[in-house]
Amino acid sequence: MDALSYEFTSETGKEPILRVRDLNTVFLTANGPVQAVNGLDFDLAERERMAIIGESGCGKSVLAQTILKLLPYNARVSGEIIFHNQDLLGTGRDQMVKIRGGEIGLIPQQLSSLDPLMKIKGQIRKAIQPSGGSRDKKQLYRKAFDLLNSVGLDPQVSNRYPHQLSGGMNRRVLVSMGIAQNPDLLIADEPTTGLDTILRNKTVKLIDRITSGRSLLLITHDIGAAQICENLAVMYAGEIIERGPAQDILDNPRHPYTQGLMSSMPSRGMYSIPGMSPSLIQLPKGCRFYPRCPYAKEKCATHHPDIQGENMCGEKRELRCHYACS
Ligand SMILES: Nc1ncnc2c1ncn2[C@@H]1O[C@H](COP(=O)(O)OP(=O)(O)OP(=O)(O)O)[C@@H](O)[C@H]1O
Ligand code: NI
Repeated sequence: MDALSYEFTSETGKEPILRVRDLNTVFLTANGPVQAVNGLDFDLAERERMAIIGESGCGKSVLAQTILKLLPYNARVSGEIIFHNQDLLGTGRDQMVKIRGGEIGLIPQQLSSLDPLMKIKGQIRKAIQPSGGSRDKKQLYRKAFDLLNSVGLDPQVSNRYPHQLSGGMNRRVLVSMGIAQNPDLLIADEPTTGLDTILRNKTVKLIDRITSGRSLLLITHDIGAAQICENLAVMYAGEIIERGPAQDILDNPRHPYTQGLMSSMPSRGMYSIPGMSPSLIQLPKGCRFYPRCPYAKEKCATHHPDIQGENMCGEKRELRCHYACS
């Protein structure tokens, strides 16, 4: 099969492929409830690519795990996740196994997601056909070779174990596994982490190529990588604080946190934001960014801002800030 046959070719639908409403994920811990994801609302259209950026610990991976129902036992979720008109939070385990990988592909954040004791070909085979099944073995391996080809890896790699490959090669293996069943939606969690500049650039191009015409949630610290997406959501302490067209936000960030994040890019001077993200166990009463915000006023300390949009400050933009347009 031609590698290009993995490109997705659905019709653009009017209904969003993914609808998230008032999504909350809390972890019950000995120190108290950790509010990892708070009141998230967004739609992802068919073929839309949206990047999610934000500092470490702001809830990006927990969002991905919540959508895919991969959370540990101490997690409690409320809200609504509608994917292709199916209510994922109400979906049973067996159906979720089919959706995971089949309709929603995941490129996980951790390289340790690869099984160190299994050759790459076995792992890709499992990604193509997770429940075993009777598919012809030769056909499965041919598909695995095609997948490796499509991510720029020599099919010889299939006979190796993960420890015999470089970090960049293992990342590509994970990318190939994420698209193994040609999912409608791909969730890529930090796919460029730990790569040198050359490999990072190659991986960004690869993700761009394999997701053109597909829906993508790209979780990343890499603001450059986020530019392959049309839209961008910025998360801070479990909440979306700014969302809109990626290029507009990169050119003209409105939320003081997004402005700080942009200034911390090497190309923009690497000015880090003073202070630290709040504890997700003891969140500030008012705006969560208030203790670090250079423009904070009295109201910010006492009133938690709602997210407002879609057209804030005369632009296609959602913002969670009392004074973002001033
Ligand atoms: N099982 C768990 N129990 C308790 N807290 C958890 C659990 N899993 C995640 N958390 C907390 O949830 C918060 C969000 O974590 P998450 O992994 O989503 O961050 P992230 O934005 O993906 O960060 P990074 O960029 O470092 O990957 C963190 O404070 C984390 O400690
Ligand atoms: Ni993460």
